[in-house]
Amino acid sequence: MYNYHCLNPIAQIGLDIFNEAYQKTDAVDNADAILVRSAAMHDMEFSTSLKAIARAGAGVNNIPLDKCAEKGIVVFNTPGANANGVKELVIAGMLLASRDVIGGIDWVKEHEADADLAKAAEKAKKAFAGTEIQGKKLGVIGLGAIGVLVANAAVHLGMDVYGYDPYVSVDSAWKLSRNIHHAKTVDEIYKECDYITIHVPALDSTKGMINRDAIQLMKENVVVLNFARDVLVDTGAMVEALEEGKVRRYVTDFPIPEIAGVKGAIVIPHLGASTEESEDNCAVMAAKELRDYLENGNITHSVNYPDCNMGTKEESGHRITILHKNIPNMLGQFTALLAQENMNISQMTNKSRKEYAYVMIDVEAEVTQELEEKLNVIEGVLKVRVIK
Ligand SMILES: NC(=O)C1=CN([C@@H]2O[C@H](COP(=O)(O)OP(=O)(O)OC[C@H]3O[C@@H](n4cnc5c(N)ncnc54)[C@H](O)[C@@H]3O)[C@@H](O)[C@H]2O)C=CC1
Ligand SMILES: O=C(O)CCC(=O)C(=O)O
Repeated sequence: MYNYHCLNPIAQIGLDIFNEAYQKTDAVDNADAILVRSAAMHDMEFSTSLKAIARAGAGVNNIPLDKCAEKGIVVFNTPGANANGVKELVIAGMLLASRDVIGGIDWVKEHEADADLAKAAEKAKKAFAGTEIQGKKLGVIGLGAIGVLVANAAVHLGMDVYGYDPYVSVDSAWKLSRNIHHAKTVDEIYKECDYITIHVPALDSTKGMINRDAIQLMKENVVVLNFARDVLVDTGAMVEALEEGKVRRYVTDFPIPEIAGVKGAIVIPHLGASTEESEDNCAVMAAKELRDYLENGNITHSVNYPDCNMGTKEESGHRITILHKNIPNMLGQFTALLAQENMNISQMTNKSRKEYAYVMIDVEAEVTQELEEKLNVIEGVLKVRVIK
């Protein structure tokens, strides 16, 4: 029986993936697996029973990835599963920044009791007029799952789209419309574009990317959209730029006190992925990843260990999985121990990713507790599991 704990509400369709071999627990310390959305996990202590964490979403900056790796906890995310939800809200954000729909709706609410509302509206509406996005230049920073969808959708809306991503994956590059200009530097995006939207992960290298210097390079009246993470933008610099009128609108999905209420800021309560479809997609993908890892040891879409797949575990025989440091002679030590026990290896695979590695070994005989313990105490071994 496996126990799983949800740190945030997770769509039921995903939880339904867990069969009778699973039970939901309120006690996080008993959990074999945790499902999480945006809950902050950096200060959490992890029990030895915890084997995996699945982030039902893309961004994993709420999870201490290295600490988990050191404890032999595999962290997964669900790449692309909520990308369409975010794309649609980014398009809405561009439109809200261009047309004062919010101001207009507020005006109607304030005047709802006016018997001559329609006539009054015709007079008042010039205050809420805007511009169109067709023909304007959009810069997309980060051409991953979300950036590609935003860029392609904007082309269909008649925008002139520039994309910047020095690490773009082959998959993303294939999906990108051929009408998108390839910006070779991020400064090109800052200098050229009327709308700039950022879709990169929050990393040490990207934090504060949109700072005073970046804003300085931007066109007057630029619109900046941030549906990625608050820390990517220097909020102080953005507030100043809004106050000076350099930035016309800052649309952000991250409500922090420093920006909420600032004139020109459109602040959304982190709704990018809050659609039925995105929540379902993420929950289903996360639950499938967890099941495959717990039952077969397969790793798909991990963000701290290598992906590794040896198919479904045979009914007969045992599968040994070992999370370990990526250092020399680990495999030699594992196979030597199995040889000492006279065990035949029917299948084996090993993958590494930076400082960490993973080995899966199928054996035909019963793996004793004693052998498991001997494997566990090898220097550099982080977690051993025997799947029976
Ligand atoms: N508002 C919301 O509800 C949501 C926000 N997000 C945020 O959006 C981010 C992006 O999501 P996805 O597109 O799904 O991720 P992704 O991993 O598919 O794409 C990220 C892209 O950023 C690129 N990149 C990395 N560093 C860069 C740099 N310095 N300059 C330019 N490009 C760079 C990568 O090469 C990659 O192509 C997530 O990390 C998350 O923080 C994601 C989903 C929902
Ligand atoms: O789960 C959510 O609503 C947040 C989604 C998100 O920010 C992400 O997937 O990175």
